[in-house]
Amino acid sequence: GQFPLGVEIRTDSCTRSENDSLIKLSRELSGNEYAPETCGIENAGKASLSNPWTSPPKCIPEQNSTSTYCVYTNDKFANGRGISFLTSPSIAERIALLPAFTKKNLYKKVNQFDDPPWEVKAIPGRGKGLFAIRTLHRGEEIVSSTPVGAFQSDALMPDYALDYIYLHTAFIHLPKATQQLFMSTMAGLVGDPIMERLNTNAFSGEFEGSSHFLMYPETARMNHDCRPNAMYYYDPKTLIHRTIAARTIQSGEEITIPYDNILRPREERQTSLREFWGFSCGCSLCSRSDKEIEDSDARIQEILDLQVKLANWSPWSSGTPNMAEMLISLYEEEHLHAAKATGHTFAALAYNGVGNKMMAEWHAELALEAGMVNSGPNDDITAMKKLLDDPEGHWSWMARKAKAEL
Ligand SMILES: C[S@@+](CC[C@H](N)C(=O)[O-])C[C@H]1O[C@@H](n2cnc3c(N)ncnc32)[C@H](O)[C@@H]1O
Repeated sequence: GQFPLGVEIRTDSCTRSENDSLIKLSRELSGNEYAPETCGIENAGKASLSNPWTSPPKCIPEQNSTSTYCVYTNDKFANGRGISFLTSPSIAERIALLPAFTKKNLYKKVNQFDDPPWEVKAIPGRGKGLFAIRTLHRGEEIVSSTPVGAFQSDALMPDYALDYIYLHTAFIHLPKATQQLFMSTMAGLVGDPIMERLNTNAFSGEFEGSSHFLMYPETARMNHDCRPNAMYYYDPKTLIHRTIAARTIQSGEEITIPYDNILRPREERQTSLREFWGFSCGCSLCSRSDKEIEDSDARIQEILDLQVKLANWSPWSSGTPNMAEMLISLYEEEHLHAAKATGHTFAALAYNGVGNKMMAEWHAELALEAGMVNSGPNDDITAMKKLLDDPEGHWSWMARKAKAEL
């Protein structure tokens, strides 16, 4: 999984299957469309509010597993882009009630790729990537799209050969143009072609607390960088995934996102990317000199220590506004643009904690602005709004000063 800054947004790695013979078998089987059993709703082709599926759900016959997983497709979703799920019936029922399926006109401004501010180009050793074709300003939207597929991770575990048939059913039910888009994404040469594309490209998300792999083909074209210039967030109600410029991106520059927790020393980042993503990271930071890496690793350690101290509000808490200011400087030195909101949130709380209302409000405003740019509406933003509404009524007010005076 992926936690770029130890916070919740993440892309995913999916465990690569070790069992080559099963992958081969599945691949052979997947040449033909199997006719999996139809279950549940019978009115195929007639999507409605309570039943948005345009194909009859097809369910994996239960064998040793106690769970049922089925394929659900709406091939008209998001103005004809289509979407397929491989998930359990109870989750599909909840998904059908999401605004994504019950509200009209949500997708007028998403999946617009006629005139994007980027182009796809090949990069030696990294396949392809997205490159800005004009200056992109901080906060500007780069890609906003709906997933073409969402696959419950547990559904892909118990029996690879059988599960892959359903994965292929989910794929085949998508409109032809969407199938082509799916297949245009990068994949390893061995293994099941659909599963491999999920392994290489899927983002992780949750429905009803269950992990799913979500396929956003255009966004998946972006390569990883340990100091990315773009960030993304995902709205679980509309399923829209947005990638936003985290700083000014010059024309000609590659647009990059984080796949993994980037607040770790190089060795750890590289091991994780190798083990979970299967590639050796050749990003801007990882390719620096040993001395530069050593300095960067030391700053990262300092950042981690400060974050722990500032997040501690126990009676033994030692966080101070100075530490928060230092943290913000270190984020800047490390080019961690996406951490701006986190830094100002820590600072707002730290200042409020010692009763410095003016500085608390100033940082809360900055945290709000940066938070909206990088991650859209979220819990941190709600917390900062609360602090701004009534600093003295906020839980953090004088919380550290009171202790210091005890
Ligand atoms: C989601 S895809 C990114 C787009 C891909 N390059 C393409 O051509 O479509 C992920 C794959 O891109 C390559 N990749 C992404 N970031 C990389 C990096 N920092 N260093 C080396 N390879 C990278 C790896 O092969 C990885 O498995």
